[in-house]
Amino acid sequence: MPDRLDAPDLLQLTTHIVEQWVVPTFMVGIDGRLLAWNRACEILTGMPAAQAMGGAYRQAFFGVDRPCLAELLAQGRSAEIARLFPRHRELPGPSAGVHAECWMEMPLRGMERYLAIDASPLRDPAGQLLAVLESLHDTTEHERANARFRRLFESSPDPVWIIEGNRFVDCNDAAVAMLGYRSRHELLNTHPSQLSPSHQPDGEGSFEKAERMMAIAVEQGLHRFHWVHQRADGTPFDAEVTLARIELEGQAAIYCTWRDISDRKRAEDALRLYATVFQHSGEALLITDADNRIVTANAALTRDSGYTLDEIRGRNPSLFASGLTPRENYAELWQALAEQGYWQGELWDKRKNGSVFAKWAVITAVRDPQGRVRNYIASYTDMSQRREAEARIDYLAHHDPLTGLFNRHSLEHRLEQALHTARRDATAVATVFLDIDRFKLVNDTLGHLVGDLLLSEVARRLSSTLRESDVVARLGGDEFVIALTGLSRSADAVPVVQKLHLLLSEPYHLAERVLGVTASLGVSLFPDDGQDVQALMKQADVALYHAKEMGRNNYQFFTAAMTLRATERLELEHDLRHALRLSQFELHYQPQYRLADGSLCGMEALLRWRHPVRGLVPPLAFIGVAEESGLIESLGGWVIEEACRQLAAWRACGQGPPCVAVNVSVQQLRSDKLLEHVRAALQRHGLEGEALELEVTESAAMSKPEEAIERLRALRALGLRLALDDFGTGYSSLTYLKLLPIQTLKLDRSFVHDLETNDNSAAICAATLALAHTLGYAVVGEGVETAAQQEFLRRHGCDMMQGYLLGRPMPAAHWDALWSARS
Ligand SMILES: Nc1nc2c(ncn2[C@@H]2O[C@H](COP(=O)(O)O[C@H]3[C@@H](O)[C@H](n4cnc5c(=O)[nH]c(N)nc54)O[C@@H]3COP(=O)(O)O)[C@@H](O)[C@H]2O)c(=O)[nH]1
Repeated sequence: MPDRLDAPDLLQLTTHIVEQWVVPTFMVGIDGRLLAWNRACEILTGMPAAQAMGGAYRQAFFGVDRPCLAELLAQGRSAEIARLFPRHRELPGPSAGVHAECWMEMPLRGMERYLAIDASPLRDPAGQLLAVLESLHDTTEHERANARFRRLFESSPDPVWIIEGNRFVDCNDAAVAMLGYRSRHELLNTHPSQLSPSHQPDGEGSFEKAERMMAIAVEQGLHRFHWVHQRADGTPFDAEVTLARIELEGQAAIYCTWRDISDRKRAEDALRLYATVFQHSGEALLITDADNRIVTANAALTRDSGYTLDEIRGRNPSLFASGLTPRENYAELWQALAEQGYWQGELWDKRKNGSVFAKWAVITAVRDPQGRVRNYIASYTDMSQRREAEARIDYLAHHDPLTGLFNRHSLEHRLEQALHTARRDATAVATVFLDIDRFKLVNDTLGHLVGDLLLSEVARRLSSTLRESDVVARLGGDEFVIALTGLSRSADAVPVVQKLHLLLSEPYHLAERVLGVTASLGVSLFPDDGQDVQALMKQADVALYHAKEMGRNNYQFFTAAMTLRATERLELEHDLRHALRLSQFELHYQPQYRLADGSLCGMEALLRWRHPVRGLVPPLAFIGVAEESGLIESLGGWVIEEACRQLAAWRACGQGPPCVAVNVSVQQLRSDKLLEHVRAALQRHGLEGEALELEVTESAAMSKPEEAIERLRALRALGLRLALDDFGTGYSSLTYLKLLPIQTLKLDRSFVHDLETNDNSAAICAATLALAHTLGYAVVGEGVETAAQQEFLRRHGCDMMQGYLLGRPMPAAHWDALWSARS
């Protein structure tokens, strides 16, 4: 064999090789003539070599005279290669061959074949093109399999993806639609985590988790798991993902499918919720099957019945039956379930421990779409609890919750009935209004707990003393009302009222202390004082008011005169409203002296009303009304202003006491305006704080003591002197007493008045003086009328005194005249 073949030899040798070659191959010269057609070509196309060599070879493939790939390549007809063989590519390497794939008709064989065609140029040693060899590979089956796969891939209703190198390299239209993108090109070459929220519900990052899931799929061949994806608009959805390891054209890949399980998840969540509601429902719930065998029951049912679920599952609910439910009820129940699918009614059941109880049952039949009963659902409410609750509500609607006595509604109803009976039987009824004296003070000083205990004890005493037929009610606070019924005559009420009054004055042993409390009572009588409930209640209230006006701790029967007094009170309030504007008030001054040297240490300013008709009215006749009507604030303001003005006037003449004391009522003390009134008055009249003393009663200071302490401290900060008035009449708590910023205690005149005749009063005076001095307070003895009283106080170290013995309250002019005469 020569080293280098020339062109003819090369062609000849190649022709020979082609003819021997087992792969269908033919060779075309540069002029388009067929140079070789081997046996394998004959078999593939059905065209004998002789026919092909005769020039018909082109029709072996398409039945029409269409150039083959080798011919086009041999003649350099590239444009036609691209048109006739859309799926073609140039082969790598120096040969500049072409690979193409296409369906060919094979008319002589009567069948289509998919061929992979390789066209390779044959060149002489100088590189001159001699011919082109075309070899044919029948890949029909492979191509058909590919096409089937593609069809399946494309037509899958679930999203399908191909993953290579952990990135999506292909997907179907369902995937594009599910994610809400416009085309698959937007999705290709993305990592699965890019189509997901940053983290999965278990907290793992989507990227890390996706990598881990794909690694498992590659290792195990198949992996299925839940995944949260994200649509193009950012909304997440739950998917079940399946990854299957595959090989694609020799490459490792992952076949990935998704199924949107949002609906399933929602259904599962809803089922979980229903199960929780079922389990935790406060109502007992039971589900049976079509044969009425228990399928399940909730916790309330097992708790109420005493059975465990295992003990009742599969059994008939008749195991709960007590035998007390009438048979007809069950018959009615099953008939209603069959006809209406629903029944409700009362059943008498038995718990596991044998106790019988009534329950309200609501039973519903659940049917399948064909109308067959699948289950019965029963819910039960324990009627005994409901009855108890109803009874409790009814009780609360008619009774006072603290004392258990009747409330206003029940009182009116029962009093109405009592009047009806009294009219019929010609008997009498007494309506008694009852208030505990100074109850507010008890509440404020000893606390609400003691207050409540006191009210309960009063209720107990009343209920245990009165007859069953009498009515005892509490209207609120310390207001009690009693209806004494079935009295033969009105006078029969008197001993009962007396008894009640005495009974309520007995000492109270409450919270480890003994309390001395009294009560005031007002009584109206049927038929004498009124004919109906409203009139009788109003008259009893008027009588009670009168009892309080009489100094409390007494009882009063209603009289027509009381109505007159009530009218007078209204007139008084009316006049009082105009008195300030008409300058009808004036101050009288009573001197206070030091016991040690008899020097004048102060004067108390006491209010008087110069009424055009009634003359000089003392303060106790109108202060109460002024307080009740709210006029006290402006009236008290005037007193402070006038007292300051008078002291400044006295000082201007080089006369008068070092300071003036004025009384301040509890309403003034609670008002925000007091501090400003005082500051302005002092400033206006050029007085220092020490020039004014404010007297606050013990009861005013001890009602809301914390608040009083705060306000008194603010007043004290102005330099004012502060005195605790009427000391000994209230319920001062030593704890609070120590905290009050006062300088002086005024020993109440009731003790001073009695100290010569009553050992107790003398002892109280002595003890008060000792206590006050221990706490660092000065003491003013009030109401000193006799030399003996003065002497007693002096002996016990009392600091100051005030009383008729040394001077009555007199107008300023009186003192002016006196001092002028002396000087
Ligand atoms: N909020 C205000 N209350 C005031 C004001 N002015 C008076 N009052 C209150 O009225 C109470 C009665 O006052 P009054 O009728 O003026 O009686 C005072 C004295 O006249 C009386 N007194 C003084 N010495 C004696 C005596 O020897 N015997 C006796 N039987 N009575 C005497 O005491 C009253 C003064 O007491 P006190 O105030 O406790 O020092 C009076 O108690 C005030 O509460 C007012 O402007 N505002």
